[in-house]
Order: sequence, then structure tokens, then C-alpha cells
Amino acid sequence: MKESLSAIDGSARLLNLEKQKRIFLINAFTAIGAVASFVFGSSSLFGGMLVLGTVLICAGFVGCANLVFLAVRKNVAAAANVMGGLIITLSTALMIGGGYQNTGPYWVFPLVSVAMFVNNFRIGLLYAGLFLGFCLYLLFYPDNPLLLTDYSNAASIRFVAALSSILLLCLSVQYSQEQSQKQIRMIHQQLTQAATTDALTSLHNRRYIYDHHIDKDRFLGSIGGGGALLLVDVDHFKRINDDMGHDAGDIVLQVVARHLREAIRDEDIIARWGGEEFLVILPNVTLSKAYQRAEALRQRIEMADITIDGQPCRVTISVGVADIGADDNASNVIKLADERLYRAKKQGRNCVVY
Ligand SMILES: Nc1nc2c(ncn2[C@@H]2O[C@H](COP(=O)(O)OP(=O)(O)OP(=O)(O)O)[C@@H](O)[C@H]2O)c(=O)[nH]1
Repeated sequence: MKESLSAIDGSARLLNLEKQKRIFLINAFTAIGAVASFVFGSSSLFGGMLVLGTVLICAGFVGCANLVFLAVRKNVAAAANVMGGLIITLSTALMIGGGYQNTGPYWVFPLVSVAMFVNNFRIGLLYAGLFLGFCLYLLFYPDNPLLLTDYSNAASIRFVAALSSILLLCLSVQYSQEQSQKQIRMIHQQLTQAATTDALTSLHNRRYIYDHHIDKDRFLGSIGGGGALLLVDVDHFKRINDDMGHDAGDIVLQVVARHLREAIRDEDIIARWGGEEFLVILPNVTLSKAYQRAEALRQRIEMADITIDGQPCRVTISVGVADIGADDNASNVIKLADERLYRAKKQGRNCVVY
């Protein structure tokens, strides 16, 4: 149990680490991008390049706003989209204007790489396709009216080839990263499932109840409004083990679990509480209704045809029933049901006490 718990913690931490890494990348690159935009924007304005300077300064402000947005709203996907969009806009401006002495395209490589890394593979692929398509159109459409500078044919061809290589590299890294994350998520899901399921009966276990239905000693969700809790215990189970063997005892537990599961409603909750004991939670029922339901369960098990290795095996259960009030402490309710179960055993077993 300890091993599986630490494995769950490990996979959960890995997933969290990935998210933190992404937030760090967005913060770091947006901050660097904003500072660079202000610096290059100012120098462009002073150099008389009004359009490029204005675009860069605006980009700097959008970058700052994105940093604040991420810090306040913690919406990583939206911040990554804004950043990606900003970078693509900047790169487009650099390609159209050429930047300082036509060196703008050099900045496109790191910019586009960052836009890809902070977004997921699908969005990265979209950015890559759109931007590459735009560059092809800009550089190779004869006398392109959009282009405000001149690029030689050789420079254009090499630029597109280099950009394609970088984009391909980014997409491959991103794809393999997403595949590993998918694997971690799947392993995390499987571990959580295994840690909250009883291997013998396939019912939920005690941990599941505490993970999903009880928090700070209060019942959650559908049980929060009240209901009843049953503690069900197989009578003289040790005798079954002693007389017919441990494997036979296991089969009895599986059969009892199956009957209990079949008899409850969809909204009821059932778990193997430990050993030969089961916990059933019935939301929205009165105590007397819960008693009737428990009595029906008891009769069902008593009447069940259980045969082990061809030998009929009579199995009975005792049940303790406790009311769940809207503000009741979970541990008090469970304790009360346990005391009533104990009384049922004292009264001769095969009965329900409420
Ligand atoms: N076969 C099998 N036995 C189990 C399992 N878990 C617990 N047990 C056995 O269940 C038995 C429970 O015995 P007791 O607690 O004395 O209870 P009991 O014999 O049912 O007697 P009462 O509850 O008083 O009717 C013990 O012998 C445990 O070893 C299990 O997973 N499989």
C-alpha cells in the first residue's frame, strides 16, 4: 500500500512539475520578450521606423499584461495562447519590415521556437503551418505588396529551409513530450484506481471512501444532505476459513460483495471496509427506510445459494445501521454503526440493529 501510495504521489508530482515548468517558461520568455520589445521598439522609433517601433512597444505592453493575467487568473493555456499570438505577430512584423538592416528574420527562429514550446502540439502545429505558409507567400509571391523590404532569392530560400528545420525539430520534441505526459497521466490513473479498489471483491476500499466521500470528518456530496450508513459483517467468517479453507473464504467474500452490489441503488455507495466487513452508504433515506433496506440485504444473503466445491455453504450477515444527519461527524456515525453491529453480534448474529 505504501509503495503504491508513493508511486501515486510521484506521478502526481511529475504532472504538477510539468505544469510548473510551463508556467516558468511562459513567465521567463514573456518577461524577456517584453523587455526586448521595449528596447528594440524604442530604438526603432528613434531610428525613424515608426510602424515597427509602435508594433514592438505595443507587443511589450501586451507581454506585461499577459504576465499580470497569468499571475492573477492562473490560466496557463490562455496565457500561452496570448504569448504565442504575440510572438507570431511580432515575427510577422519583423518579416514584413525586415527589422534593423534586414536582420529581423534572425529573431524569428528563437521567437517561433518559444511560441511552439509554451503551447501544446496541436496549437504548435497550427502556428507552424500558418507562419510557414505566410513566409512562403511573403517571400516568393512576385512583387508582394505586403513586403516593405527586399530579401534576395538565396536568402529567402535558406530562411525557409532553416525555419522548416527548426519547426520540425520543435514539433518532434513537443510531440514526444506530450506522449510521455499522456503515459504519466495514464499510469497515475491506473495507480489511483488500483489504490482505491479492493483486489478481491473489486469494490471500492476504505481509502476511496475517505478520498471521495469524506473530508475533514464531514460527509460530502449526495450524503452531505443526510442518509444512513450500514456496517455489514459476515457472521462466523473465521469458521468458514477454518472449515473450508482460506480460498473458500475468499469466494464467500466475493459472493457476498456481488449480492450487496446488486442489491443497492445506483446512488448508494459500497466499499469493502476491511476483512469480512463492508460499508454501505444510502443517501437520502430515513433511518427506518435504511433498516428495511438492511433487512432486505440480510435476507438476500441468508437465502443465497452459495456452493463451494459442490458443497452448500450457508452464510449470514449482521448489520449495524446509523443515521447520517446533515452536520454529523463521519467518525461518530461510523462508530455508532459499529456499536450497533456489535450489538447485532451479541444478539445472536444474522440480524440488523438500528
Ligand atoms: N479468506 C479470507 N479471510 C479473511 C480475509 N480478511 C480477513 N479474513 C479473516 O476473517 C476472519 C475474521 O474473524 P473474526 O474477526 O474473528 O470474526 P468472525 O469469525 O466473522 O466472527 P464474528 O464477526 O464475531 O461473527 C479472520 O480469521 C481473518 O483472518 C480475506 O481477505 N480472506
